[in-house]
Amino acid sequence: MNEAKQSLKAEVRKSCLLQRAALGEEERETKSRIIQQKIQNLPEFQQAQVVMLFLNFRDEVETTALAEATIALNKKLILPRCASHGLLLPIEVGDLTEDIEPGVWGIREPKLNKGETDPSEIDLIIVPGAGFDLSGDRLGYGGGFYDRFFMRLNPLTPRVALCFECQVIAQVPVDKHDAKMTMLITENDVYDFRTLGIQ
Ligand SMILES: Nc1nc2c(c(=O)[nH]1)N(C=O)[C@@H](CNc1ccc(C(=O)N[C@@H](CCC(=O)O)C(=O)O)cc1)CN2
Ligand SMILES: Nc1ncnc2c1ncn2[C@@H]1O[C@H](COP(=O)(O)OP(=O)(O)OP(=O)(O)O)[C@@H](O)[C@H]1O
Repeated sequence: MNEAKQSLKAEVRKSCLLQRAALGEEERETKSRIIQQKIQNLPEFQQAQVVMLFLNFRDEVETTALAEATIALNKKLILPRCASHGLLLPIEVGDLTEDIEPGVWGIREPKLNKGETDPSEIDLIIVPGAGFDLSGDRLGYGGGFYDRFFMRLNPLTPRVALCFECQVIAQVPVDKHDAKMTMLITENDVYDFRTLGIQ
């Protein structure tokens, strides 16, 4: 990857994460509750049988209640586990205490016992990120995990990103390998990039 682009990404990432870190604990909880509810209201969520989610770490949008709701609705919950070479393993989780262990970076990750799910079975993927813009571009943490993983999904599977409104910026720096999001959900809005004619 182009070095100037990489350092620009690092700079923008740092600024987005600072904005996010500036939210107070209570504010983060309130906004996270709103965001998790907005997802549950989406027809894309209601119709999905197999949902890939992430469990929040550091000061990300909280997703534990959404994970619990997904299981309670009898949907198949898939969570990512980091493996070597930037690979993300999609693993089914039936119980949020039994089937989870702390992984790399302290992220709550699925234990390996259940084995990998075929990525083409995933009906909806909910995606974390450091920063987003309103043309559907996403900036991650720099591991390239999600960009590699998107290539294994059915191209029609909606990619729904979550972030706080303060992480939405004018323009995310992108590379050729960066995939566009289908929707972005913040505490303020549901941005659907399909209706905006971008996807
Ligand atoms: N909750 C959650 N789970 C997730 C992700 C995520 O963004 N959120 N990921 C999304 O991809 C993957 C983990 N990706 C990560 C990538 C980098 C770092 C990290 O800590 N990097 C170092 C060094 C970065 C650098 O070299 O610049 C750091 O930030 O200190 C952590 C997680 C898979 N699971
Ligand atoms: N589809 C891909 N195939 C091969 N390498 C990739 C792919 N996607 C990303 N990479 C590599 O991964 C590294 C990180 O990419 P990038 O900075 O876009 O990550 P990111 O989108 O911020 O992170 P993440 O997806 O983990 O949240 C780069 O070196 C990039 O070249």
